Amino acid sequence: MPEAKLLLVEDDASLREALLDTLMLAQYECVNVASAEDAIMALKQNTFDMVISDVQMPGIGGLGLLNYLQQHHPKTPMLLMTAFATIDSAVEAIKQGAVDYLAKPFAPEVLLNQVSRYLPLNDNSGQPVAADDKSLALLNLAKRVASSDASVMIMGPSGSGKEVMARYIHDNSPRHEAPFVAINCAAIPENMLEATLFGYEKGAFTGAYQACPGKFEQAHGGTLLLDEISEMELGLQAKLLRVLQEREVERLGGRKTIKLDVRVLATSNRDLKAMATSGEFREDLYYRINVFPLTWPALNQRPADIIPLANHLLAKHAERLAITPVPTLDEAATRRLLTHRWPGNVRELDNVVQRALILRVGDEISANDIILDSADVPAAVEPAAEVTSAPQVEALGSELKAQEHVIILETLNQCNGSRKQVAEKLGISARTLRYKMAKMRDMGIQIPA
Ligand SMILES: Nc1ncnc2c1ncn2[C@@H]1O[C@H](COP(=O)(O)OP(=O)(O)OP(=O)(O)O)[C@@H](O)[C@H]1O
Repeated sequence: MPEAKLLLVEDDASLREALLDTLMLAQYECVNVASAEDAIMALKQNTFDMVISDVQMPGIGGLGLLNYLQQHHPKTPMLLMTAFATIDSAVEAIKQGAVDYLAKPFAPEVLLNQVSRYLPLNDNSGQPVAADDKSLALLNLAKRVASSDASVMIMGPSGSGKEVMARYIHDNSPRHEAPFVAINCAAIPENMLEATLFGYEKGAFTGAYQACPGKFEQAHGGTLLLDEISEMELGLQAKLLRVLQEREVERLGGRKTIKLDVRVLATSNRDLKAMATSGEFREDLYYRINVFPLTWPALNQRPADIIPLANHLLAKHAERLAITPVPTLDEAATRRLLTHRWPGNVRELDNVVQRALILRVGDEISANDIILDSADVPAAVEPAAEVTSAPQVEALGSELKAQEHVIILETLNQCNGSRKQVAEKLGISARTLRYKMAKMRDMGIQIPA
């Protein structure tokens, strides 16, 4: 699931830092500023999926920012944070178009739950692109399974299109007019996943001034995608199994049960069967969600998809960047794409296409514009080519990320590649390490086996 980019606006420096930690730990990309005026500058330079802002700030404040957002970015949701005493102004702001408010102080669970609740879904709703016989047969099968209410387990290597497949199943199911809700079990810190899935009642934690439905309730009548389900810890797996068996959920801090009508889809890029055998994944849960397994082959196993996918991604990004006409691939570029191994699958192809659009001269993409991994990127087009006049904090964020990548690579070296030892040495869970390494791979960083 591609991560979302958030803009955090808070004038209290220590609170801002704490909020930033919570959001970044949950793998959101986050730019933070101290005033509504700085937020407007940031909004002129970047696009954001959501704005989270304090209401009371010197200058034009949160309400002025809301006004600006309504005029210039009406589709970007804004979540407000307010001191309990000034809730009236937050309620007023909701009337003006803010999606919701958080009353301070609030626990990290409350923030993450609200963010995931209002964040617009990735636009994976288009028809999956497929031309290879293997892919066409798989989509045909998926369409047939879609019409039933069976749980589907979608497997395949990272970046192969599992989420696209989940969306396709929902869109072709009788539930297609009801919500499609996705949650990435790897991206949400373990202690917050439960509240996010099952919701909570007023008073369940600090700052839970209002009850919040979980993902299950949000998906009522529709489909819930549990992305990277292998990363859910065993205790929560037991609770999930109970919800699936009893078809009802109880919010954290609540006493009443809520009836559910939700179809569950799950994805994994790990061998869940082997995990069930070794005791890392509950066997009973495995059988419950694995009613119908579907597996995307790696991209290099379905070569006839490569060029249609590249053309689709070219058109998609050209439209976003207002490039017309859509550039075409010349013969040598096509050959280069067809002969690559694509360890990062479609996501890697997506990155290559985006780079090619930056590098190309004129309406054609040549072999020189196809940069296949980070080592090939000429210095002149390293990330600096992106809009960089954003606040210094963003530079610090990427600097910290780069340092983190170096530390992980060095520790992998010291531990001769043992993931277990690396996680122990760095004081993070094996699950967090796996997630971070997957993100590094997506960025084109080569991880030693
Ligand atoms: N068949 C397809 N047609 C169109 N776009 C695709 C297709 N397959 C993948 N993509 C695009 O490639 C990217 C990666 O796909 P997706 O997120 O579905 O992969 P994934 O297997 O769920 O990855 P991960 O295991 O890392 O979560 C997305 O931007 C998606 O839109």
